[in-house]
Amino acid sequence: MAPQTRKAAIVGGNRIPFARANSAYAQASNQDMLTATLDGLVARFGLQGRQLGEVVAGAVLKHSRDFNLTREAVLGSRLSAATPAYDVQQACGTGLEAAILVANKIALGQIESGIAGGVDTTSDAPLAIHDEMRRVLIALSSARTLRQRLEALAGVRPGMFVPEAPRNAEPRTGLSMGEHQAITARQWGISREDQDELAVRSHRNLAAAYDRGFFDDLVTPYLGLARDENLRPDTSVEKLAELEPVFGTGDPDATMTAGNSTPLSDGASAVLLASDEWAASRGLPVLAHLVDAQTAAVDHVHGGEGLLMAPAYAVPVLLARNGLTLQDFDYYEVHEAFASTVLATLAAWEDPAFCKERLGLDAPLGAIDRSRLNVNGSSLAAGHPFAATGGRIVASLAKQLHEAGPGKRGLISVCAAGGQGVVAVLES
Ligand SMILES: CC(=O)CC(=O)SCCNC(=O)CCNC(=O)[C@H](O)C(C)(C)COP(=O)(O)OP(=O)(O)OC[C@H]1O[C@@H](n2cnc3c(N)ncnc32)[C@H](O)[C@@H]1OP(=O)(O)O
Repeated sequence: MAPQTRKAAIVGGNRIPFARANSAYAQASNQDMLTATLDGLVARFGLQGRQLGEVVAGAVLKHSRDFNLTREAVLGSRLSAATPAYDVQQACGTGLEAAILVANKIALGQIESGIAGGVDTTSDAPLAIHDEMRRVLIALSSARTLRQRLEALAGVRPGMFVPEAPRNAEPRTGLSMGEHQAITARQWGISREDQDELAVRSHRNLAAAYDRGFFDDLVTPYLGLARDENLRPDTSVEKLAELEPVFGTGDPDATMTAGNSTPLSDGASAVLLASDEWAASRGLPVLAHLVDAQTAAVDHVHGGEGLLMAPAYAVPVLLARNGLTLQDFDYYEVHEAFASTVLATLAAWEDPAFCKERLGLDAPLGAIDRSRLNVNGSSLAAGHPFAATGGRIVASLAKQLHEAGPGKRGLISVCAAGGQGVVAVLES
């Protein structure tokens, strides 16, 4: 018998303000931030002591001791300890992927409620000991005699004391996300002016959303921060124009700066999903439903495709399955990994050759109404604690759709390291 499905409701979200790396949350761990974020959601929706179907979250940068970070965060929170919890990892798509997993289980009737989230800290990044030193220590721990111990220690060299830090780089190319994106920006001819304009709009939209109280029930102050630390309401195209390029600097016309790239950030987010019945029986709101989702991957190693271009491939699959066009949305949330990531994705959808040759479409997907893009700000202004970004976007878009009224539709597009992308449709 085919499983009966239903659409998962998004009840609400919570996040802590995002901090810049090595700043307000420098002393906080992933577990601290995720636990605080869960507890904010628990308080908001009266979930103290409640057993939920599942909590699914993750972090891109994790200490080895955090083998199931999400479960530990649940145990540290005021949710019932009988709530199952586990980690997922899909780079910057983690938070959205977690929401999709929870939504799918709700859709299949396997659970009635769940929380999806994500957390990351670049301040408390895990350092690993040198690989050869690790082997020495393993040999030492299994040595039985003094001679075996001395033999193991004889292999130690000074260079082995240098720790290995996680690199913001692709394992198969050695290039950072920014260097990869600089190649894409050049391929698509994305101008510095357009990138800076998009960045300024992100700051203005985020500041305006805070000012109108949009985040009052989405963001809980934490460790002295009430708003995202990276937010600069007074930034301008003129100020951004003064910044030196930081990626692709081998090119005299390099365009990517600290102002049109996301900063390294710390933070956490969580979203409460449920069946309509579960929400109604507790008198809780339904902001929107998660209607459908899609992932895609591109070959950024040998295939000549941009590392962060996979959402461009995922969206047409999602549109076709749902009988929609790219213009059938009231709001678009395209994660601003870099301003040029957003602009290259939009350019790809407008480009007849790309849509025909790469996406196999008869006609381009076309342009979107850019006044409907990232209307409450996005990662360039808020910051981008990798795994936390998806939850920020799902909660903000659901609330935006709810405010706009019934029957509104939003598209989420999140690029991820490894040449992957996660996209989803929400409807109020
Ligand atoms: C991971 C996935 O799966 C997918 C993805 O999302 S990919 C994206 C992943 N994220 C990244 O790769 C992070 C990329 N960012 C970085 O590496 C760093 O933030 C960076 C190299 C871009 C900049 O680092 P930095 O130099 O420490 O930045 P920062 O000191 O904040 O800014 C440099 C200058 O620009 C200025 N500036 C930055 N933003 C500004 C703004 N909006 N307005 C005005 N000035 C600004 C700062 O004030 C600073 O000026 P001073 O030197 O005079 O103080």
